[in-house]
Amino acid sequence: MQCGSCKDKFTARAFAPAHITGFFQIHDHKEPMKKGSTGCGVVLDRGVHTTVTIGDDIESTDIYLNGEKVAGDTSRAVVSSMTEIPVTVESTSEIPIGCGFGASGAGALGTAYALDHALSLGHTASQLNDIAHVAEVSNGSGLGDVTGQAHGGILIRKTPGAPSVASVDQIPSKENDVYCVVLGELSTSSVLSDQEMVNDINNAGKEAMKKLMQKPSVENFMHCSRDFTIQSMLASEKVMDAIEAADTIGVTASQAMLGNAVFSMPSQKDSNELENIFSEFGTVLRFKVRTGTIRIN
Ligand SMILES: Nc1ncnc2c1ncn2[C@@H]1O[C@H](COP(=O)(O)OP(=O)(O)O)[C@@H](O)[C@H]1O
Ligand SMILES: CC(C)(COP(=O)(O)O)[C@@H](O)C(=O)O
Repeated sequence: MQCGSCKDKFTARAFAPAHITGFFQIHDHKEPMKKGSTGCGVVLDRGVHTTVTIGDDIESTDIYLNGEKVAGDTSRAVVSSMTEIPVTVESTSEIPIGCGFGASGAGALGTAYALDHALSLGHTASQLNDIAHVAEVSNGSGLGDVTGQAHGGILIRKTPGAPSVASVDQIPSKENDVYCVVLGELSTSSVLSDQEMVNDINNAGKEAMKKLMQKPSVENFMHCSRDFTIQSMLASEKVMDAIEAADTIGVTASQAMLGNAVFSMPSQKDSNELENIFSEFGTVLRFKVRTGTIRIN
């Protein structure tokens, strides 16, 4: 599509949704296509909008996030794996950054789809999903988000790897409400590079997956995620306080991995009460489960 105000510029836009992981197990591999995580997470109806611009006056690749220039290593890796042409990548996020909502994966997917469209590169959706996954795992900014985001819904990642490689399934669900409260940031790469944390995550993640597959329902997904949060010892005191506050009204809440945030999928009758409880800890964000794949705008 051609830029309205300037003849020699091309822009394209894409949207990719947020993904909250409930629990996961890390699977390292020297080949990024096979590296990733198994586990289960929920894809949300809001995410990251990305615009890619190409033009004669663009001399270097720059990445902007919410109007500010950032290193944007994951999105940058997407660009360099697709073209040598300098581009401007502008992402606007509807979700918190660095809080376990998979913003880096969403930015990578949006960059891949928009760039493919702007340059008419002719990749398939599956190829673009894989490009985003490779950029994400190579930068340590995530493992399974892109696979979740590429498929949508409440996604079970049964085997690790890029979207075209991983064996996946879904927990059948309506467009349930997802309530979240953000308590602070947690750097994904710092957790993933800590071997002790990795061991705890993997033990807890294996157990959670076994329990989920015995009863793959939304309720059990929340229970398995909560057990994982406790066993993996990733939760801050504030996260545990919010989870325990939800318990007092009989609602299961859990940590959004890997972030300092809490999420829950309450039944309609409990949602107002949960919203009140969460609001004591911070601003409550309300989403819906999103089914469906990435879209070009
Ligand atoms: N859409 C995006 N575009 C560019 N950089 C991003 C984007 N999303 C996240 N980042 C960068 O990634 C880092 C946070 O990554 P991470 O801890 O994996 O967060 P998240 O849980 O949101 O994926 C920050 O340095 C942030 O600037
Ligand atoms: C949990 C995480 C390793 C990181 O998620 P985020 O912080 O949202 O990038 C995710 O990619 C996963 O594999 O499930």
